Amino acid sequence: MNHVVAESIHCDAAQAGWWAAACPSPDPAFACAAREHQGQLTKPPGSLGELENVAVQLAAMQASATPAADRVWISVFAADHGVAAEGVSAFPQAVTGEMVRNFATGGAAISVLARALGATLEVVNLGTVNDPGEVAGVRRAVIAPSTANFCVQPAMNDVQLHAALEAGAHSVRMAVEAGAQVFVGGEMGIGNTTAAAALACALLGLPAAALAGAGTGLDNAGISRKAEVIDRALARHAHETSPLRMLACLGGFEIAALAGAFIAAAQARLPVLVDGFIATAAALAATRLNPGCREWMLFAHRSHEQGHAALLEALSATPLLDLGLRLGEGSGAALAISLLRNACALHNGMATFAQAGVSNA
Ligand SMILES: O=C(O)c1ccc[n+]([C@@H]2O[C@H](COP(=O)([O-])O)[C@@H](O)[C@H]2O)c1
Ligand SMILES: Cc1cc2nc[nH]c2cc1C
Repeated sequence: MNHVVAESIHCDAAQAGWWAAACPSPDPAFACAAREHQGQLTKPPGSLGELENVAVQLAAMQASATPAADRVWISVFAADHGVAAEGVSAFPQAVTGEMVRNFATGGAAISVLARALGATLEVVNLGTVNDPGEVAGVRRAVIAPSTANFCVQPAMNDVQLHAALEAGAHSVRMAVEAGAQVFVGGEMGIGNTTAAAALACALLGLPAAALAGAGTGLDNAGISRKAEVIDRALARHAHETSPLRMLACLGGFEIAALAGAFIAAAQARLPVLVDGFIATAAALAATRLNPGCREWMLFAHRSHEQGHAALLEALSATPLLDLGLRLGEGSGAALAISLLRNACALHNGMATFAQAGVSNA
C-alpha cells in the first residue's frame, strides 16, 4: 500500500487517484522463454520480424508459454467536443450521436470487423449533443452533452474527468470478467482530432502545426485554421503543468476514458492494442499519468493523420500496419488482431529444428 501511495505522489503529486496505482510488469521469465523458443523454430532467427516480438510480448503479458489473441474485447467510447464550435471538422457534430446508433445496430466499420473477429463490441456513450437516448447495445455513461470549448475554458472539470477515467476502467473490468486476452479501445467524436492534437502538443511541448492534420477531411486552409484554434487553446492553458490537468483542459470524455481504460488494463495485466491518432494521444496521456502502463501496449497501425508518426515516436512505438487508415473506432486495431492471432499461431504451432529434423545454423 505504501508503495502505491509513493507511486501516486511520483506520478501526479496534486491529485492522486486509482490511475496512479502501480502497474505490474509483464513476466520477464516468460519473455525469456518465449524468445528462446522463437530461436528454436524452423526459420532463420528474427525472420518473422515484428511477429516474433508480438508473440514474446504477449507471452510475457499473459504469463503463458502459449500466448493467444482469441478472446478480444473492443470498447468504442463516443463523445462530443465543445471545440467543434470553432469549425475544426469536415463533418457536423450530429454525426457522433448518429454513429453511436450505427455501432450498435451493426452497420459501422468496427461493427463489421468485430463480427468478423468474433470479438465482443461494447459501445459507450459518454455524452453526445445529438443524443440517441436508450439504444439496445449502448452503455449510457453520459457525463454531459459535450465537453466545453477549450478555447474558452477547461474542456471538463475534475468530477467529469474522474467520471470519464472511471468509465474506461469499468469497461476493462467487464473485459477481464469476460476472459478477454486483448483489449482494444476505439473512439468516435466529431472534433476529437483537434482535442487529441491539443492534448499531445501540451504533453510534448510542441506547437499545433506539428500535430494538426486533416481529421475527417479538412483541406489545407482548414488544417491551418485548426492549428490556429489549437495554438489559442495551448496559450489559454499554458499554465497547466500536470498531465492530469492537461487531460482535463484539452482532452475529451472519450480520450480520458481511453486513458483510464489503458491504465486499468495494465493494472489488471490485460494487453492493450492501441488504435490510431486519438487512441495514441490517449495512450500518451496514460503513460504520463502512470508510466508503468506503457509495457502493456502494442500499437496496431500508423494512421494517415499528420502527427501520428510523432506520437508513436514519443512512445517509442513500432506500429504493425501502415495502410493509410484514418477512421478511428478501433478499426486499425481490429485489423491488426489477425496479425496477433497469426503471431501466436506461429509461436505455438511451428516445429522446432529438433522436432522437424532440420539442420540449424
Ligand atoms: O484514428 C485515427 O487516426 C483518426 C484519424 C482521423 C479521424 N478519425 C476519426 O474522425 C473523427 C474525428 O475527426 P475530426 O475531423 O472531426 O476531428 C473521430 O470520430 C475519429 O474517430 C480517426
Ligand atoms: C461517418 C463517420 C464515421 C466515423 N467513425 C469514426 N469517425 C467517424 C467520422 C465520420 C464522419
